[in-house]
Amino acid sequence: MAPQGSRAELEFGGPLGAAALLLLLPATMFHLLLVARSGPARLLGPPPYLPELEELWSPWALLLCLTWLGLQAALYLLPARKVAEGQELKDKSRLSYPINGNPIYDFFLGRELNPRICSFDFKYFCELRPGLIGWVLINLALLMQEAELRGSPSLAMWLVNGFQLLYVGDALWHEEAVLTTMDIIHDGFGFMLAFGDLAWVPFTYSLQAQFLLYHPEPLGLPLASVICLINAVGYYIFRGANSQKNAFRKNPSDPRVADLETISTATGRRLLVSGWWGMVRHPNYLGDLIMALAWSLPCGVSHLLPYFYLLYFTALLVHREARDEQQCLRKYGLAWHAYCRRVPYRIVPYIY
Ligand SMILES: NC(=O)C1=CN([C@@H]2O[C@H](COP(=O)(O)OP(=O)(O)OC[C@H]3O[C@@H](n4cnc5c(N)ncnc54)[C@H](OP(=O)(O)O)[C@@H]3O)[C@@H](O)[C@H]2O)C=CC1
Ligand SMILES: CC(C)CCC[C@@H](C)[C@H]1CC=C2C3=C(CC[C@@]21C)[C@@]1(C)CC[C@H](O)C(C)(C)[C@@H]1CC3
Repeated sequence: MAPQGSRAELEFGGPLGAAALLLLLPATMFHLLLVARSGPARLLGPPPYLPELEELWSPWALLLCLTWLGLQAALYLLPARKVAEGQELKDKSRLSYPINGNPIYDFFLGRELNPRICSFDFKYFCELRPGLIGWVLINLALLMQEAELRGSPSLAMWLVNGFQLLYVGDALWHEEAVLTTMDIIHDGFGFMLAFGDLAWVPFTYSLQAQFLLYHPEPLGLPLASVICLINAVGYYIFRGANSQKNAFRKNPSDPRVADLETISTATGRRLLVSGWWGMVRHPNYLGDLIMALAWSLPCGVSHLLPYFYLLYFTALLVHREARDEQQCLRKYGLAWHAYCRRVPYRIVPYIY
């Protein structure tokens, strides 16, 4: 296994890719927010206007952000909580800190894997609470603003709020499962996760609700029911696949997974080859993508903007799947090849 610091294979296009993303991500976020508020809401092309510098700076907004983070940090530090044991980290034996001359890359991906002060784990804290709960609060504020503006929230706004509340509620309910994600085990805590968790998630994941406030979309009950069904199917696959793997990793003899077919690997860990994980190699991504579609559909089909999340998320998951594939190949070698032969499709059966 390559040590964390050796950087033999650089990801995200190396320092150049990281430098481009450092500029592109904040610019994209601002662009999307400006476009969502403009009449034509045109995703492609220049932003409708550029705000004055004073518009971008407000001591109250800064105070609000700091208070929000402070409140979340205080709740996180409450002594009455369950303490869960994490997965074995990539750098299980010892840490090494070579100086490698790639400051931009390191700034983007992070040098420290799990920075902590005492028991306060910055990455774990940021991954879930402030951004995800912030996303729900922004959605709720937009719903209330719509009620103020038009007398009551629209059905489309209710659906978007409900679906995304379910997603965030699910993440918080299954909080312990975050410990097995590549963000915690493999990625450092750099710009990507800090900006991703604290800014990108609350502000771009709430784009559909932002769009609906400025571009009301009439939605009839029959179509709303179909969209609910799509979200339910997505959630069923997402939750089923994640729970199956988590139960199996925790205890392979758990009666819920004991009957599933598996293959052994040289590491002693086994891989599921039936059930959800026998359908495609990333069934949880498939469910997540179906839900992403259901979150955009209430906004109609007149604009591309509400589908930004679906497009971004498809790219993110295709890239993430490729990264996970590399890591699994390194971990499991021949056994991973055997799994790929047995389950040839990555995310969408018979397509990809
Ligand atoms: N909304 C969002 O913005 C995002 C959401 N997500 C969601 O987060 C969730 C977690 O995703 P992610 O962290 O990428 O990874 P996964 O939960 O898909 O975990 C991948 C790991 O699972 C294990 N694994 C793979 N195949 C098998 C198998 N057949 N049997 C048993 N174990 C297997 C391997 O680790 P090992 O063998 O070491 O256990 C592999 O590294 C997903 O539902 C995804 O959709 C992810 C990114 C962004
Ligand atoms: C800014 C970049 C373009 C991308 C940054 C990526 C991050 C926003 C995402 C990387 C993995 C994530 C996960 C979730 C949220 C988005 C980020 C941080 C997650 C917490 C969402 C809720 C899910 O139930 C989950 C499985 C807990 C997710 C874990 C991965």
